[in-house]
Parts: sequence; C-alpha cells; structure tokens
Amino acid sequence: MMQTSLAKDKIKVLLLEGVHDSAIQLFRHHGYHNLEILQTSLNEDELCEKVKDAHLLGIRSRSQLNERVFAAADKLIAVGCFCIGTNQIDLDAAKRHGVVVFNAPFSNTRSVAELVLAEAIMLLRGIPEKNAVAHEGGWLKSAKQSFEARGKILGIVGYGHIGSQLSVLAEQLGMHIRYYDVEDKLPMGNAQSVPTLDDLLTQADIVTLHVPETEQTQWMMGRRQIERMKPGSLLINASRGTVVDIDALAEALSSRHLAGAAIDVFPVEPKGNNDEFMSPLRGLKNCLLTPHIGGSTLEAQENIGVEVAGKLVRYSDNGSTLSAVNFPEVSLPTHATAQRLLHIHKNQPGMLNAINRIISDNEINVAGQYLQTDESVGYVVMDIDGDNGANILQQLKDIPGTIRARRLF
Ligand SMILES: NC(=O)C1=CN([C@@H]2O[C@H](COP(=O)(O)OP(=O)(O)OC[C@H]3O[C@@H](n4cnc5c(N)ncnc54)[C@H](O)[C@@H]3O)[C@@H](O)[C@H]2O)C=CC1
Ligand SMILES: O=C(O)C(=O)COP(=O)(O)O
Repeated sequence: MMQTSLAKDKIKVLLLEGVHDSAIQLFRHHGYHNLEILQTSLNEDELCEKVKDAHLLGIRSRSQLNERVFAAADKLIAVGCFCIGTNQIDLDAAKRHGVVVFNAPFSNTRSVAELVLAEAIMLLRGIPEKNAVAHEGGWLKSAKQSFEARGKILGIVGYGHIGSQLSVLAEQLGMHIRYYDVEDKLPMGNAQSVPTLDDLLTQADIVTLHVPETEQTQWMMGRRQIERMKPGSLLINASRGTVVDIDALAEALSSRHLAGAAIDVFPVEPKGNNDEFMSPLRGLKNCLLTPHIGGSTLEAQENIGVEVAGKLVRYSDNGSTLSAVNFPEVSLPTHATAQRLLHIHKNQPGMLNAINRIISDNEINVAGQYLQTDESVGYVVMDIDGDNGANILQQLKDIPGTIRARRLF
C-alpha cells in the first residue's frame, strides 16, 4: 500500500455536523485513526481555530467555509461535503489555497424527492393545520380545501437530479408535471417545460423549488413571484433558505393567498439540535416546517458517508481528484512502486518548464506524468523512479507560484 509523506496517524481528519458512522468506519479501515468528530457545526471563529491542524475536513450544509477559514487552514488538503450543495463553501478561495472540494452529487436525491411528494399530498389535504388543531383538542373534519393529487399540476423549478426524480414519482400518482429550468432538460415521461418562471407560477397548483443557491436563485421567490402564484396554491421549498423571501411567504400564508407551504430550509438555521429555531413561519398552522431533513434518511447518510470519505481517502492516498467540484480532475492509477509527487500551482506561464527542469537536472526517470489545468490552477502528478523524492519535493515547493506539493511513496 502506498504511504503518504506524512504518517497516517499524523493526518488529522475533522468531521463536523454528525456525518454518518459509515464515513468513520471507512477512514479507520484505510488507516486514518486521528479523527475528531463533532455533532454540530462551528461558527467562523471556532472553525478558524479547529481547522489549523486538520488535513481533511468533512462538513454538511451548515458549515460556512470562507477565505478566512481557508487562510487559517495551513495543512488542509481537501474538504468533503457530505451532502449535495456546495454553496456553503467559497470554492474559489478553496482552490486558491490548493484545497480540493468533493461532494455527494446524488446520494440523497431520492430521499428529497420522496419527502417532497409526501408533502405535496399532505398539503393538498390540509394536514398540517388539521394535525395542529387535533393536538390542541380540536376536530377539523371537513372536505373543504382538500384535494387529490391526481390531475393536479406540479410545477418544478430546477429540473436537475431532484426535480426530474420527483417528476417521475409524481407522474405515477397521476399528477401533471410542468418544469422551469435555465438549461434545456430532457423531460421525463409526459412532463412539459415552460419558458418562464412566471408561466410556471401562474399554472401550477403546487410549486416546488429544486435549484442550487446561486446569485440568480437568491430570493428568486420574492413577494412579486409569490403573488403571481394561483390563489389557494401551495409552495414547497427543500432547496436553500435564501431562495424564498420568508416574510412575504409568511404574509401570503396568513392571508391565505397560499393555502399552505412545506419549508425544509431557512435563511438562517440553528447551528445544531440544541439551538432555538427562529422564523416568521413559526405558529402558522398551514405551514409544515421541517428542520432541513430533506436528505436525512439512514440510507442516504450511509451512502454519502462511504462515497465522500472514499473520495477524501483516494485523494489523500493516491492524489485522484476525480469528481472534485472546484479543481482540475485527474484520475490516477494506483502505483505501488514508484514515488508519486503531487504539485498544485498557479496556472502561469513557465510552470511546466520549471517542474521539468528539476526532473532533468536531477536525472530522474519519470514513469508517468499527469496534468490538468483550469483557468487559474494547474495540477501535475508525477510517478518517479529512485529514492530522491523528498529532495525533489522540496525543490518543487520552491518554484514560485507553487500552492501546495505532496509526496506519496
Ligand atoms: N433539503 C435538503 O436536505 C436538500 C437540499 N438540496 C438542495 O437541492 C438543490 C438541488 O439539488 P439537485 O437537484 O441535486 O441539483 P442539480 O444541480 O442536479 O439541479 C439543479 C437544477 O437547477 C437548475 N437551475 C439553476 N439555476 C436556476 C435558475 N436560476 N432557475 C431555474 N433553474 C435553475 C439547474 O440548471 C439544474 O437543472 C441542491 O443544490 C441543494 O441546495 C439537496 C439535497 C438535500
Ligand atoms: O445535500 C444537501 O445539499 C443538503 O441540503 C442536505 O444537507 P445536510 O447534509 O442535511 O446538512
């Protein structure tokens, strides 16, 4: 088995936000025993302190990793998002600091789609309010404002992995699917795309949001968009809290312009389970509130644990950046005999020349060389013969423009 230049018991793995035990088992199985495991997220100051000696960091959707955190994380080589979204990370800052970021792009897709479908049915039947009233000793037995899902129009905003999976499930219930996406997307079954968000809002009985958090999607469901929704229609948000103007939503639910909503994500979420959840939506009986658990099933979390920990271990052990979200992707064969040098640098002229000069000046035989670049960063991996790796590594580190360099042997 290949070794890393640092003994594995010196490689510190910091895991936040209660990542699944499957990840911990996988790290241990591969010889990583220096694990610090926390159940909650950390605020910026706490993070800056904790990341100082971490080589690998695992987070979920809550931890905010910005320039200041990366600047404090001298030793960090990779971050694993044990979730889909990567909006909580300044991906460019990570790259500038030579930190590779991975995620699990579809291990919890099905869990979100199932929850949203269930919520659509619950909202159509007015269950949040009937449930709340029954808990207070009331009895709201009535068919008023209660509907079957069959024949209703489900409007999906963002027809990616989750949106299209939901489309398939909802159509099996006899719902009619319309979707709006900024990209051309293959319609599943009988789903139909609509040209604008406004078209979707004015046609749908239920609008459900499945976009990532970007500049374009921030507050994309504002007061005006909510007003454009059909009177008595329903809104579901299991994407990101910043996609919906929560005050405007609270008003629309109070006035009953919207009959109901199911909200899983919020502009500000508690750090962990012991903190208070604050929201203008609290107390609105026609609003189903869930604590960001769209992807929180045991199946999804177990799969995510194996997937993302696997990507971190592969990068640490072997240098492979396959499926990284912020970095040039290099898929590497395992190489048991040669030493492997990994060099991350600013993508500037003369860099490859400088690397190759060191190789030729030292009369090193290169058994394999792999290179990928993007507009700002280059990643070179070299398998070299001989036992001069430590010396070569130091020379590589001294090249101006070097961001990070490592040796595996
Ligand atoms: N509540 C939860 O626990 C979970 C929430 N999520 C959230 O769901 C989001 C979506 O996940 P996936 O479907 O896997 O992502 P995806 O990347 O497969 O799909 C997103 C779709 O949104 C579209 N899109 C982007 N900007 C848009 C815009 N301005 N207007 C319309 N469409 C736009 C994209 O073209 C893409 O088709 C994630 O980014 C994450 O934030 C994901 C998993 C669990
Ligand atoms: O996968 C995602 O993007 C999610 O929002 C789920 O986040 P979580 O792992 O539950 O914090």
